[in-house]
Amino acid sequence: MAEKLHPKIDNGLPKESASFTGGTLVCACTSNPVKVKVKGQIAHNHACGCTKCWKPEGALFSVVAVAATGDVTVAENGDKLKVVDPSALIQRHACTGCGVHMYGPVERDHAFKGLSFIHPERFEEDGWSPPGFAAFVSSIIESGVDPSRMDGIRAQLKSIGLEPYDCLSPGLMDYIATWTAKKSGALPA
Ligand SMILES: N[C@@H](CCC(=O)N[C@@H](CSCO)C(=O)NCC(=O)O)C(=O)O
Ligand SMILES: [Zn+2]
Ligand SMILES: [Zn+2]
Repeated sequence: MAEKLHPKIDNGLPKESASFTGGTLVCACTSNPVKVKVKGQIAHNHACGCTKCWKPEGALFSVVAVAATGDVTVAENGDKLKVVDPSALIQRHACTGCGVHMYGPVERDHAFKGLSFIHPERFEEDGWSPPGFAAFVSSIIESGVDPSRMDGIRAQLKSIGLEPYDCLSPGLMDYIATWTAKKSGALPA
């Protein structure tokens, strides 16, 4: 039986549109929803199996991407937002009404500093760049998935074109390692 990976990927990946120039993320509250505006196309969209990213009800994975923090602005009902874990690298701002994570800036000295993690499925608009890989796949076990299901889940991810990784993609891991090596002096800055 097919696993419920995420509603936006279970029936085929969403289509990117060249005319998508950003949009408005809306939380799930039926009254006074939080609205966050994002300027421009998103980057590095991926399915994430980690326990920290917000997932819709019944989904094994989140769908999460980044935008430049300077392109992200809270437009409405920002008073409902609260940081989930102030000690985390990603400062996930969740709606206290419905639990949806609206944006998560990285402010610490890190390769991702200046980027904000967002969940594009919350866009009112279509046309955002679809997920390109699956990250932290083994982490779904930490949420209670029986390890015996992992072969099937990895095969299902591959069949929809999302290569499964147990950390981030090789490109992003190389990017982080390069940043770290330049910081330590192991590579020239
Ligand atoms: N096994 C852990 C992994 C958590 C984790 O490291 N998550 C990643 C990916 S989040 C989006 O790609 C991460 O970078 N986290 C930083 C943070 O959460 O601040 C688990 O499942 O909890
Ligand atoms: Zn809400
Ligand atoms: Zn995650």
